[in-house]
Amino acid sequence: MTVITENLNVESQEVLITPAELKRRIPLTDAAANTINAGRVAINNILKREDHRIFLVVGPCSIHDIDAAKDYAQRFKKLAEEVSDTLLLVMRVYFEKPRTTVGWKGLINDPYLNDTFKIEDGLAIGRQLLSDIAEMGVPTATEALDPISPQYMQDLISWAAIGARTTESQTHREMASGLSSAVGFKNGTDGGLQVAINALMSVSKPHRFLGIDGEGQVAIIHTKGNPHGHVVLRGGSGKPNYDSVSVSLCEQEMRASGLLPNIMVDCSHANSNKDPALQTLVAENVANQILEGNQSIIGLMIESNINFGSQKLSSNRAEMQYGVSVTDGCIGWDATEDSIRKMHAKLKDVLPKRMA
Ligand SMILES: O=C[C@H](O)[C@H](O)COP(=O)(O)O
Ligand SMILES: C=C(OP(=O)(O)O)C(=O)O
Repeated sequence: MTVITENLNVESQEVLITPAELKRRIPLTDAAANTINAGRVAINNILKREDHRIFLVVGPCSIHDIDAAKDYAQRFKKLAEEVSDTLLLVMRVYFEKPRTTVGWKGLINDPYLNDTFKIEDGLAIGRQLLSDIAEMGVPTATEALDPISPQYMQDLISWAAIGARTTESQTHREMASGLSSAVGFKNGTDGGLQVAINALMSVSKPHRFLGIDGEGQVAIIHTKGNPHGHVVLRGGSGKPNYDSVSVSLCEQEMRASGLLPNIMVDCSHANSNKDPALQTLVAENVANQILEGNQSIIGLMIESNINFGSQKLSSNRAEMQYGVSVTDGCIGWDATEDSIRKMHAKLKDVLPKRMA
């Protein structure tokens, strides 16, 4: 008898809805497409220094409650309009969480927060939310973690991140080379910058790799290369890298590799020692660097929710606090507004001159 040599650790497989079918069920509306495109064009222009503003990717560490996400988006829209002459606000709508070991992997993987892993529902719930937020006029940002999921929703994304745990991954660099939005590569979890610089050199080039097409058919994907890559400094190994010396070293290393120094600072993660309250201090420091003449910082990231902190995840929604993160701790809405308004006041006269 032939010894079985495959799928020994696979329990079962399910066929999933195709990207094309999900898009038929939840189509891209004209209003949503206009929002997403306007967000992409503005971000690309900021990266090319053709728009004097900086862009801020702000929002929950992860989305777990659709009503709270829409509530957040409503508040966000008003603030975005208020500061739009100086700051382009893009809402963090993160559905996929990379875990250090194990844990809830986000709304797509387990939308009902109860280990039922209804991934097909997760994709539909996620796509519908992105569509609803875009229809409100708010551009969205997400982490591109699973190499297949962009086929289901990248048409509704204005900016993508490749996370600290996957920046060095060839699979993610290949995928990012075909994304239609700008993409930020985080430095490694150990603080290493070279992995992000190498990623930028890879992502701008064409690649050939295995993927799926809109009909779910396995395909060889031929990409053109993504010209809108940049670095995201998030600190690492317990040390921050948002300070002016770290930013200047990053600029030097990017230039030495022939790259235009385009740097986003992530105010969270190791830059705030995972203490959400410290994020506003990081944001203030970064705004001061721009005030003092920095030319390379093109954006910031802030993890923000309706209410401060984090909570344990529960499958019983009644036990959970409204608008509080179930992954990393976030600042609350009041602190978010306050921090962004202060940044706006500080930078509104300075950023137009940065272009001159
Ligand atoms: O931003 C989110 C988290 O930092 C990331 O997903 C890792 O989380 P974990 O260390 O709790 O697994
Ligand atoms: C996981 C995240 O960040 P990092 O990859 O920097 O840990 C995140 O921004 O949600």
